[in-house]
Amino acid sequence: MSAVLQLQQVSLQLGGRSVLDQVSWQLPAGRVLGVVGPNGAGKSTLLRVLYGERVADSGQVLLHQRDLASYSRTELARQMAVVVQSPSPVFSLTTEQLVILGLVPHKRWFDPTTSQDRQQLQLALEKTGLLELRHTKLEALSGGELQRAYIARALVQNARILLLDEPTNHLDVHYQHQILQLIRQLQLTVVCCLHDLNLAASYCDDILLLDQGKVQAFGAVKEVLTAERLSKVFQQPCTMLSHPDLPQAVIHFHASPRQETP
Ligand SMILES: Nc1ncnc2c1ncn2[C@@H]1O[C@H](COP(=O)(O)OP(=O)(O)OP(=O)(O)O)[C@@H](O)[C@H]1O
Repeated sequence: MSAVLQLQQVSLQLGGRSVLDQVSWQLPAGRVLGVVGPNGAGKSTLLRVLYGERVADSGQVLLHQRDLASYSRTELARQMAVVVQSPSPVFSLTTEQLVILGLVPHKRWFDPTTSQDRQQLQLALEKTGLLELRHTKLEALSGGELQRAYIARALVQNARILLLDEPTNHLDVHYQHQILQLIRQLQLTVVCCLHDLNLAASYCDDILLLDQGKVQAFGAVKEVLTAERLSKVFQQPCTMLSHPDLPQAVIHFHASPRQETP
């Protein structure tokens, strides 16, 4: 199957340091890719390169086999929706006003809001549990509610590719699962940075493990997330625990064994 997104030997330096180093991978349509790795591994930078906010020093980013740089802003916004890490409130907008901005790439100036637009808005608010907060100003939302409002905007944008930087940041356990379940059900091509490896293992098809800008592993969840590899990359002892009710092992990091004092 041909790739929707493809990176070929992408490298990027920032502040004189290599932040992405010869990164290559490709993702077919409908796959959910989890990008994981320690702090500073280059996860957010990789996402920025994918939505064109940063341009790689070398290598190529292809969207539907075409150079990403050849897409206009509007073309890109029709193809991909982005939710950045810890989005900030746009002051004086209500939840509903933010979410409806997701329609912008599909409309011309002065196009009226149609009943179909309203339906899409209603559905996105429903799915993200924001119906009751639709008229609330963004600055009055909690961190998790604001995160969900940006996810709702991405849903309204109706793009076939979804890029998410830590979408479960600020969310309570219930909404962490709700949002990731929803993202899976949409059957989109998704690239999602996640710190929680158990969430990544539960909801992603493939995993890209980055460390210091380099690809440590890329592939199916079970192949990438092994105790040995995770212990090494995160420099913390890791054990895979089997659970009677779960198809996959639970990833458990623990304290290093204490040194006995003589
Ligand atoms: N504008 C910049 N100038 C210089 N260095 C930068 C810049 N932006 C990011 N970096 C560096 O690039 C590296 C990768 O940053 P990035 O935010 O992509 O990491 P991350 O994997 O998303 O980290 P985290 O898990 O902490 O969010 C870090 O060492 C960071 O300090």
